[in-house]
Amino acid sequence: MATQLDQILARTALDVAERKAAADLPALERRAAAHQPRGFAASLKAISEAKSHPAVIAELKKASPSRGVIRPSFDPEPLARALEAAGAGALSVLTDEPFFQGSLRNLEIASAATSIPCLRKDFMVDPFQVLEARASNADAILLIVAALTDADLKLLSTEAYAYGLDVLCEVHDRNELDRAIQIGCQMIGVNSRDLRTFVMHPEIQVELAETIPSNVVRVAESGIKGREDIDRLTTAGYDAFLIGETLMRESDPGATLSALLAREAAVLA
Ligand SMILES: O=P(O)(O)OC[C@@H](O)[C@@H](O)c1c[nH]c2ccccc12
Repeated sequence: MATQLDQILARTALDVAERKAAADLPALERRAAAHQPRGFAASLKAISEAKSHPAVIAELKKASPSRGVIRPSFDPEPLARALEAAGAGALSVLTDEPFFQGSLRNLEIASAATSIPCLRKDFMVDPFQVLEARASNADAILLIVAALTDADLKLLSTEAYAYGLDVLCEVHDRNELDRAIQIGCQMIGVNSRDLRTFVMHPEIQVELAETIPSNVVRVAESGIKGREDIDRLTTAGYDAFLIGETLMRESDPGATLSALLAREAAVLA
């Protein structure tokens, strides 16, 4: 039976083929050349090593297939500014349209409005999407190990590095983690949500943490609700924390992020 992830990938392949066929490649290349990538992995590593507050990747996500519409009124520019001002180390911007109501335009706007590095959060299956990512001001892309063969992981990461973009490889089990390590990913994200079923498995993050090499930027993804989660995952060995829904559901995501980052939050919690 086709999993949730299979259905998303099938739709993505069709949409990418359509955009690719209609694309003005020289114009995209010019836009890509106009964006100077800001080191995504290096920024997170520096924040994590400074130890003054956690390195948070704040995610701009209007909706998701598992949660429905999360933030009905969604304006990427003020959102991105507020999250940067609150201390986000980086942004993750959903660009998938059919399932997450995101867009490349949102990425372009969020990145232009801030000076922190931005991740294109999407289902990357074709090198064309890497060009699109940089042309829309991305500094990094996501590669989902469950969605790709080793050959495609290699191809897409090589393409990303050629465009000066960093790569976050997402895994959900030990086998995927082994593949990500084998391929030499510079950042590995352990997603506690299984994208095949959308079921959460929070224990997987702690289970896999110690096997991630320490030269890799270790990112915990999904289901992070409060400072207790960040502190627990820091103890487990994570360098950075990707947080979407907890911020996007709040009327003032900046204030929520500030509170999460303040040391007092942990003491009061
Ligand atoms: O909203 P949350 O539970 O904080 O999760 C954020 C992020 O991890 C999640 O949106 C995500 C993780 N991997 C993905 C792959 C595609 C789309 C979305 C995702």
